[in-house]
Amino acid sequence: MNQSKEQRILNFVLQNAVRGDPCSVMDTIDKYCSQKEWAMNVGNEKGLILDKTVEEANPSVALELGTYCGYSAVRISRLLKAGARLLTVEFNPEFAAIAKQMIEFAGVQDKVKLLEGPSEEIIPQLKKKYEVDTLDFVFLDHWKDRYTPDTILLQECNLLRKGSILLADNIIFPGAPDFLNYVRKSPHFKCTNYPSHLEYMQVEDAMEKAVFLG
Ligand SMILES: CCCNc1ncnc2c1ncn2[C@@H]1O[C@H](/C=C/CNC(=O)c2cc(-c3ccc(F)cc3)cc(O)c2O)[C@@H](O)[C@H]1O
Ligand SMILES: [Mg+2]
Repeated sequence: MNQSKEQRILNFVLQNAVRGDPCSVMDTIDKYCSQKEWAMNVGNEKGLILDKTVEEANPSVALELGTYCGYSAVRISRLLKAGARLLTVEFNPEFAAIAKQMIEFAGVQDKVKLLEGPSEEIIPQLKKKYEVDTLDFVFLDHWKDRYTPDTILLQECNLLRKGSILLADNIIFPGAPDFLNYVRKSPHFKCTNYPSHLEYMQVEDAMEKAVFLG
C-alpha cells in the first residue's frame, strides 16, 4: 500500500532530523514541505508569530485544535516552562499516529498530551477528564468552519479566563470569515491581526489573536 504524504514527512524527519531536538524537527519538516511536498503545517514565518504569542502567554496549560503531523505541537511545547503542558486534539487516527511519533522523536512527549477525537467531544471533557481548570493559550488550526463553534464551546465550558489568549491560523487563506466576524464583534475579546504569508508560499495569509476579557 503506498505511503501517505504525512508518512513521507515523518520518514524524512526520522532519517534527517536530530532526535530530541525540536528545532531540528521543525526545520526538517519545513525543508521537506518547501522543497518536496507542500503540507499544511503553520510553517516558519507564521511560526514566529506563534512563538511570540506563546511567549507572551507563557502558558501553564495550552490547547491546540488540529494536531495534523505535530509540527505546531513541537513548536509550541519547546517554549513551555517546566511543568507546563500542551493538550493537542486530532480526530484523524492516521494523523494522530504520525504526530505521536513526531512528538516523541522531538523529545517533547513529556510536555504534550495528544487527545484523539473530535474537538467538540474533547473540549467538554477537559475539566473533569483532563484536569484542566482554565486554558492560558489556545491555537486554532483545525477545520476553519469549526473555529467559531469551538470558541463558543470553550466559553460555555468555562475554560477561558480573563487574559486567555486565542491564536487562529489561516485568517485569509483558506480564511475563517465567520470566526473573524465573531471575535471582532464580541465585547468579550480584544483582537489583533498579524499579516503574514501562507506556509511555504508567497500567498497572503494572517493570524488573529483574540484575548478573552472575561
Ligand atoms: C468536526 C471536526 C472538527 N473538530 C476537529 N477535531 C479534531 N481534529 C480536527 C478537527 N477538525 C479538523 N481536525 C484535524 O485538524 C487538521 C485540519 C486542519 C485544517 N487546516 C486546513 O484546512 C488548512 C489548509 C491550508 C491550505 C491553504 C492553501 C491551499 F491551497 C490549501 C490548503 C492551510 C492551512 O494552514 C490549514 O490549516 C487535520 O489534521 C484534521 O484531521
Ligand atoms: Mg493552518
